[in-house]
Amino acid sequence: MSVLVKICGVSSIAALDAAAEGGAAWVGFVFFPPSPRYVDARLARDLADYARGKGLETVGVYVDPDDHLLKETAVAVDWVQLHGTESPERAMAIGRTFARKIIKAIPIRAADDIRLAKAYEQAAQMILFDAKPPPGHKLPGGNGHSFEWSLMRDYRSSLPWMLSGGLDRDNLEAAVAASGALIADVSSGIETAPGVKSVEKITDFLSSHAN
Ligand SMILES: O=C(O)c1ccccc1N[C@@H]1O[C@H](COP(=O)(O)O)[C@@H](O)[C@H]1O
Repeated sequence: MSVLVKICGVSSIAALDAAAEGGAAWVGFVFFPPSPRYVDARLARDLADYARGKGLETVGVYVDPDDHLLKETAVAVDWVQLHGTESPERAMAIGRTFARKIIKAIPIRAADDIRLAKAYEQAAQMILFDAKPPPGHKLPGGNGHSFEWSLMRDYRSSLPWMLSGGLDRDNLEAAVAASGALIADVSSGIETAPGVKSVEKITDFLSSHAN
Protein backbone atom coordinates (compact mmCIF):
# COMPACT_ATOMS: atom_id res chain seq x y z
CA MET A 1 0.00 0.00 0.00
CA SER A 2 1.25 3.50 -0.74
CA VAL A 3 1.10 6.48 1.60
CA LEU A 4 0.98 10.25 1.38
CA VAL A 5 4.13 11.84 2.80
CA LYS A 6 5.09 14.97 4.71
CA ILE A 7 8.76 15.89 4.42
CA CYS A 8 9.51 17.88 7.57
CA GLY A 9 12.27 20.22 8.72
CA VAL A 10 13.04 21.62 5.27
CA SER A 11 15.37 24.63 4.96
CA SER A 12 16.60 24.56 1.35
CA ILE A 13 15.29 24.85 -2.19
CA ALA A 14 17.10 21.62 -3.10
CA ALA A 15 15.10 19.71 -0.49
CA LEU A 16 11.86 21.29 -1.70
CA ASP A 17 12.65 20.28 -5.28
CA ALA A 18 13.34 16.69 -4.18
CA ALA A 19 10.11 16.61 -2.16
CA ALA A 20 8.03 17.95 -5.05
CA GLU A 21 9.65 15.73 -7.67
CA GLY A 22 9.22 12.66 -5.47
CA GLY A 23 5.51 13.36 -4.95
CA ALA A 24 5.37 14.53 -1.33
CA ALA A 25 2.07 16.14 -0.32
CA TRP A 26 3.33 18.43 2.46
CA VAL A 27 6.58 20.05 3.52
CA GLY A 28 7.22 21.31 7.04
CA PHE A 29 9.20 24.26 8.42
CA VAL A 30 10.29 24.18 12.07
CA PHE A 31 9.64 27.37 14.06
CA PHE A 32 11.23 26.13 17.29
CA PRO A 33 14.57 27.93 17.91
CA PRO A 34 16.36 25.07 19.78
CA SER A 35 15.89 22.78 16.77
CA PRO A 36 18.75 22.26 14.28
CA ARG A 37 15.99 22.61 11.63
CA TYR A 38 14.82 26.05 12.78
CA VAL A 39 14.00 28.56 10.06
CA ASP A 40 13.19 32.22 10.67
CA ALA A 41 10.08 33.98 9.37
CA ARG A 42 11.72 35.52 6.32
CA LEU A 43 13.36 32.30 5.07
CA ALA A 44 10.12 30.39 5.74
CA ARG A 45 8.13 32.87 3.64
CA ASP A 46 10.51 32.46 0.71
CA LEU A 47 10.58 28.67 0.99
CA ALA A 48 6.80 28.46 1.39
CA ASP A 49 6.19 30.60 -1.71
CA TYR A 50 8.49 28.32 -3.66
CA ALA A 51 6.84 25.19 -2.25
CA ARG A 52 3.35 26.39 -3.18
CA GLY A 53 4.55 27.04 -6.72
CA LYS A 54 5.52 23.36 -6.82
CA GLY A 55 2.08 22.23 -5.64
CA LEU A 56 3.15 21.35 -2.09
CA GLU A 57 1.08 22.15 1.00
CA THR A 58 3.07 23.83 3.75
CA VAL A 59 3.15 23.13 7.48
CA GLY A 60 4.67 25.22 10.29
CA VAL A 61 5.91 23.17 13.25
CA TYR A 62 5.53 24.87 16.66
CA VAL A 63 6.07 24.01 20.31
CA ASP A 64 3.71 25.94 22.63
CA PRO A 65 3.89 29.04 20.40
CA ASP A 66 2.80 32.49 21.56
CA ASP A 67 0.63 34.70 19.39
CA HIS A 68 3.58 36.90 18.44
CA LEU A 69 5.45 34.01 16.82
CA LEU A 70 2.27 32.79 15.12
CA LYS A 71 1.50 36.25 13.78
CA GLU A 72 5.00 36.49 12.26
CA THR A 73 5.07 33.02 10.71
CA ALA A 74 1.67 31.34 10.30
CA VAL A 75 0.86 33.55 7.34
CA ALA A 76 3.50 31.57 5.39
CA VAL A 77 1.92 28.15 5.91
CA ASP A 78 -1.33 26.29 5.21
CA TRP A 79 -1.20 24.15 8.36
CA VAL A 80 -0.04 24.77 11.95
CA GLN A 81 1.46 21.65 13.59
CA LEU A 82 1.35 21.90 17.39
CA HIS A 83 4.05 19.73 18.95
CA GLY A 84 3.92 20.96 22.54
CA THR A 85 1.46 20.79 25.41
CA GLU A 86 -1.22 22.95 23.76
CA SER A 87 -4.70 22.24 25.18
CA PRO A 88 -7.66 21.55 22.86
CA GLU A 89 -8.92 25.05 23.69
CA ARG A 90 -5.60 26.65 22.75
CA ALA A 91 -5.39 24.59 19.54
CA MET A 92 -8.90 25.68 18.58
CA ALA A 93 -8.14 29.33 19.38
CA ILE A 94 -4.99 29.23 17.21
CA GLY A 95 -6.92 27.71 14.30
CA ARG A 96 -9.61 30.37 14.53
CA THR A 97 -7.39 33.38 15.21
CA PHE A 98 -4.91 32.66 12.44
CA ALA A 99 -7.36 30.94 10.05
CA ARG A 100 -5.09 27.93 9.66
CA LYS A 101 -5.73 24.17 9.70
CA ILE A 102 -4.34 22.46 12.80
CA ILE A 103 -2.29 19.27 13.11
CA LYS A 104 -1.99 18.22 16.77
CA ALA A 105 0.96 16.00 17.64
CA ILE A 106 0.24 13.31 20.24
CA PRO A 107 3.30 11.73 21.91
CA ILE A 108 3.07 7.95 22.17
CA ARG A 109 4.93 5.43 24.33
CA ALA A 110 2.12 3.06 25.32
CA ALA A 111 -1.40 2.23 24.10
CA ASP A 112 -3.07 4.52 26.66
CA ASP A 113 -1.33 7.58 25.19
CA ILE A 114 -3.42 7.29 22.00
CA ARG A 115 -6.58 8.25 23.92
CA LEU A 116 -5.47 11.87 24.21
CA ALA A 117 -6.18 12.34 20.50
CA LYS A 118 -9.93 12.19 21.10
CA ALA A 119 -9.83 15.49 23.00
CA TYR A 120 -8.63 17.26 19.83
CA GLU A 121 -11.31 16.02 17.43
CA GLN A 122 -13.07 19.39 17.35
CA ALA A 123 -9.92 21.51 17.59
CA ALA A 124 -7.73 19.92 14.89
CA GLN A 125 -8.13 18.84 11.29
CA MET A 126 -5.40 16.17 11.50
CA ILE A 127 -3.62 14.20 14.25
CA LEU A 128 0.06 13.25 14.18
CA PHE A 129 1.25 10.35 16.34
CA ASP A 130 4.93 10.70 17.23
CA ALA A 131 7.21 8.82 19.63
CA LYS A 132 7.36 10.30 23.14
CA PRO A 133 10.94 11.53 23.64
CA PRO A 134 13.00 10.25 26.58
CA PRO A 135 12.69 12.42 29.75
CA GLY A 136 14.91 15.50 29.64
CA HIS A 137 15.29 15.45 25.87
CA LYS A 138 15.54 18.99 24.49
CA LEU A 139 13.32 18.44 21.42
CA PRO A 140 9.76 17.06 21.62
CA GLY A 141 10.10 15.74 18.04
CA GLY A 142 12.63 15.26 15.29
CA ASN A 143 14.59 12.79 17.43
CA GLY A 144 14.46 9.78 15.12
CA HIS A 145 12.75 7.68 17.80
CA SER A 146 9.97 5.24 16.89
CA PHE A 147 7.13 3.86 18.97
CA GLU A 148 5.47 0.48 18.65
CA TRP A 149 3.67 0.93 15.31
CA SER A 150 1.17 -1.88 15.91
CA LEU A 151 -0.39 0.20 18.72
CA MET A 152 -2.15 2.15 15.94
CA ARG A 153 -3.58 -0.93 14.26
CA ASP A 154 -7.12 -0.60 15.64
CA TYR A 155 -7.22 3.19 15.86
CA ARG A 156 -10.30 4.75 14.26
CA SER A 157 -11.13 8.44 14.08
CA SER A 158 -13.15 10.94 12.10
CA LEU A 159 -9.89 12.85 11.51
CA PRO A 160 -7.05 11.83 9.20
CA TRP A 161 -3.83 10.93 11.03
CA MET A 162 -0.10 10.78 10.30
CA LEU A 163 2.44 8.26 11.54
CA SER A 164 5.69 9.85 12.67
CA GLY A 165 8.85 9.14 14.64
CA GLY A 166 12.02 7.51 13.41
CA LEU A 167 10.79 6.64 9.94
CA ASP A 168 13.29 6.07 7.13
CA ARG A 169 13.38 4.34 3.78
CA ASP A 170 14.30 1.00 5.36
CA ASN A 171 11.45 0.84 7.86
CA LEU A 172 8.63 2.74 6.08
CA GLU A 173 7.06 -0.36 4.56
CA ALA A 174 7.04 -2.26 7.87
CA ALA A 175 5.73 0.81 9.73
CA VAL A 176 2.85 1.25 7.32
CA ALA A 177 2.00 -2.45 7.36
CA ALA A 178 2.03 -2.63 11.17
CA SER A 179 0.17 0.61 11.84
CA GLY A 180 -2.27 0.84 8.93
CA ALA A 181 -1.19 4.46 8.40
CA LEU A 182 -2.20 6.23 5.20
CA ILE A 183 0.07 9.24 5.84
CA ALA A 184 3.72 9.26 6.95
CA ASP A 185 5.83 12.11 8.30
CA VAL A 186 9.64 12.06 8.25
CA SER A 187 12.44 14.38 9.29
CA SER A 188 15.70 13.00 10.71
CA GLY A 189 15.48 9.80 8.60
CA ILE A 190 16.16 11.83 5.46
CA GLU A 191 19.19 13.72 6.84
CA THR A 192 22.96 13.22 6.75
CA ALA A 193 23.35 15.18 10.03
CA PRO A 194 20.83 16.94 12.32
CA GLY A 195 19.20 19.65 10.21
CA VAL A 196 20.97 18.68 6.97
CA LYS A 197 18.46 17.23 4.53
CA SER A 198 19.75 14.85 1.86
CA VAL A 199 18.25 15.07 -1.62
CA GLU A 200 19.20 11.45 -2.18
CA LYS A 201 17.52 10.28 1.04
CA ILE A 202 14.36 12.30 0.31
CA THR A 203 14.18 10.74 -3.15
CA ASP A 204 14.80 7.23 -1.79
CA PHE A 205 12.19 7.65 0.94
CA LEU A 206 9.56 8.86 -1.49
CA SER A 207 10.26 6.13 -4.00
CA SER A 208 10.37 3.35 -1.38
CA HIS A 209 6.72 3.15 -0.44
CA ALA A 210 5.10 6.51 -1.04
CA ASN A 211 2.60 7.85 -3.60
O1 LIG B 1 12.26 18.32 13.72
C1 LIG B 1 12.39 19.02 14.74
O2 LIG B 1 13.46 19.55 15.01
C2 LIG B 1 11.22 19.23 15.65
C3 LIG B 1 11.34 20.13 16.66
C4 LIG B 1 10.28 20.35 17.53
C5 LIG B 1 9.09 19.65 17.35
C6 LIG B 1 8.96 18.74 16.33
C7 LIG B 1 10.01 18.51 15.46
N1 LIG B 1 9.93 17.58 14.43
C8 LIG B 1 8.84 16.69 14.19
O3 LIG B 1 9.10 15.46 14.82
C9 LIG B 1 8.49 14.42 14.09
C10 LIG B 1 9.36 13.20 13.96
O4 LIG B 1 10.61 13.47 13.46
P1 LIG B 1 11.66 12.29 13.12
O5 LIG B 1 11.28 11.75 11.76
O6 LIG B 1 11.59 11.27 14.18
O7 LIG B 1 12.98 12.98 13.07
C11 LIG B 1 8.08 15.03 12.78
O8 LIG B 1 6.69 15.26 12.90
C12 LIG B 1 8.69 16.36 12.75
O9 LIG B 1 7.78 17.24 12.18
